[in-house]
Amino acid sequence: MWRLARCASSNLSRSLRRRCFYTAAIPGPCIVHKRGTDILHDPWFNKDTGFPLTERDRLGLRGLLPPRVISFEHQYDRFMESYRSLEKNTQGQPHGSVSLAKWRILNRLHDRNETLYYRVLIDNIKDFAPIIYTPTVGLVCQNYSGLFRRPRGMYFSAKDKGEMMSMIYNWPAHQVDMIVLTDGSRILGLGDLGVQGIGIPIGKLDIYVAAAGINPQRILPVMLDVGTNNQKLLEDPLYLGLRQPRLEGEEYLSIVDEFMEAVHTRWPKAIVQFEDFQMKWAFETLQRYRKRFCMFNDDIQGTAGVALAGLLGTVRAQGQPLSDFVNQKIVVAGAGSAGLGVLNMAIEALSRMSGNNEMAVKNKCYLLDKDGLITKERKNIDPAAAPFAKDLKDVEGLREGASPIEVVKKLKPHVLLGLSGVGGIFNEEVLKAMRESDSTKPAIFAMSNPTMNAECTAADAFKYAGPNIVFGSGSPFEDVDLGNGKVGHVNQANNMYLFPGIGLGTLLSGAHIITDGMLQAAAECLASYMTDEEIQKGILYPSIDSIRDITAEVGAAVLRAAVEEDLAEGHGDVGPRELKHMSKPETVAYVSRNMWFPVYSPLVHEK
Ligand SMILES: NC(=O)C1=CN([C@@H]2O[C@H](COP(=O)(O)OP(=O)(O)OC[C@H]3O[C@@H](n4cnc5c(N)ncnc54)[C@H](O)[C@@H]3O)[C@@H](O)[C@H]2O)C=CC1
Ligand SMILES: CC(=O)C(=O)O
Ligand SMILES: [Mg+2]
Repeated sequence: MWRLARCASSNLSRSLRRRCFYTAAIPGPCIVHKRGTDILHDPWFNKDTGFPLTERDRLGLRGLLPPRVISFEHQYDRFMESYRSLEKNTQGQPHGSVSLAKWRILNRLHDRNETLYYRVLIDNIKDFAPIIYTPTVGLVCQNYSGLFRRPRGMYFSAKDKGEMMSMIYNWPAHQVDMIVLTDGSRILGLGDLGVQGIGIPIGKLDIYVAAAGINPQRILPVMLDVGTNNQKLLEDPLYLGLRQPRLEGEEYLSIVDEFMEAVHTRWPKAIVQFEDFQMKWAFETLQRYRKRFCMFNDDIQGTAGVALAGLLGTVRAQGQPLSDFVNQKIVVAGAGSAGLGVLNMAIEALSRMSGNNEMAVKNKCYLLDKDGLITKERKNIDPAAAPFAKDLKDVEGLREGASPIEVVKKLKPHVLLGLSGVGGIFNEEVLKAMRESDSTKPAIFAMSNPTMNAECTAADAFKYAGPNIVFGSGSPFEDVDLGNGKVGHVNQANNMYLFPGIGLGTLLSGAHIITDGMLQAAAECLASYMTDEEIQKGILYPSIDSIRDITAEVGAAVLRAAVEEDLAEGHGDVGPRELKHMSKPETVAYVSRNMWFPVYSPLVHEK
């Protein structure tokens, strides 16, 4: 049964815990096996002008840097100053080129000095997330071959068949905790971007470091390049990936199998997050690997939890008890990995609430794809979508393939949720029709990314559907001024609220698989995080500024679920017995304590 108990620690302690992040993680010395310029060129260890003189002596750096030692805080201020002057100097220029310029300045720092990079990222996550993550990361992927300067992460291609087991040992880190893997076949709503999709694992792992405090020396972004079906890229002389059509069938799976075996052999405890795979492979690989490896699919499972938390928040915003969720009519536009993941999880939750009456619940959920409403009349229906196909007699007045406007006008849904990847399909007419919703506070979630692919903008949603709506979007929008001092709140309904906690909680639990129970615990935790007061204002998720706080809570919920399922084998010095005996608040504190925080560690050279 769904609970809505507050998470282990109350709002009151949020700022207190945040302060702890800044003081708890005083680092011990860090062993390096290199000296001199090799250190200056290694972003894991480089401190630029911040190397103290004694360290310069010890590491053979004397004379390789200007003499003055600049403190970390001063370096931070200098970077932020140059970032702010970039902002000022590019005012009025086209948005895309300004965003790319901001990405470049951040990326240069990332390439040079990771400690400083992650510190500015953590402290300014609200400003920088839209640059290193959606929406700018989409633009970066589209232009990746031209932007490419230095490699980041690993690239396994169809040409590497038979070699992956040895290739994996080319990665310089002894330990890897978190891998984000893509084959580039469905990058955000931008389609097949081939090898250029590597920007997504890089951006997701930046969020892992910022939100979950995964040590950046233990992350690995991976591109599996099995070709591309994007003709434009195949013809682009700058394209850096394999110039061949995508592998299909067994040939494709054998590449993914080989990669998974190689990773598991070198780092048996590493967690692999599958990201932005086209639907057929997203579902197939999830089923294929989830019982054998520690992995999950973020688009199917992470998104589902965030959407479900949003849907439950919507019920609360209406002033209804959670049990009223079963009465909500939910229309989902987009029958891909994300849309189906959301419906499957919502139905599971709903049917638990209504005494496992799955059929009754399914009747309240409606699914549309590019050909409109999916009914049993549909020819060649995708097997994954088939369970949601409507019997025409149950949707009187609607036809097979009915358009969004027909569906909304007829059904007057409580929730209209977009995961179609198509910008603007919730147009003025559709949004105006939502004014007639059966709900007092209809919910509109335009969850597709990046911004131009969102089903509608925040401003249009409030303008046409009215001020009473609850609004969520996958990419950020500004809150909307509704006049008379009223604000239309924008919620960033993005899986970034869950995947970092799923990864961190699993890692610290030492579980060797990620179960539905662990994912459900993550969603429940997010759903219960906000106070009634916040929810009444239409605020369904915490501010991105406090993403470490929510990630600590989600991580703890995942860890405790693993303990309850007897899957927790422990991590480092903390064994399963200790995990079992931790109270809820102790688990949250344990998770917080294990978050890496960027400060310069004293470097000690060892041959
Ligand atoms: N906010 C978030 O956290 C997340 C957002 N997404 C976004 O969701 C979108 C879809 O992702 P996937 O499901 O993985 O893609 P997908 O390619 O598997 O599915 C897209 C679905 O949309 C349908 N569609 C296309 N045009 C449509 C239209 N005009 N009306 C209704 N449906 C239409 C397609 O038929 C297909 O069923 C992407 O833009 C992605 O960025 C995905 C995961 C997380
Ligand atoms: C957010 C995300 O995972 C996506 O748009 O695919
Ligand atoms: Mg994704």
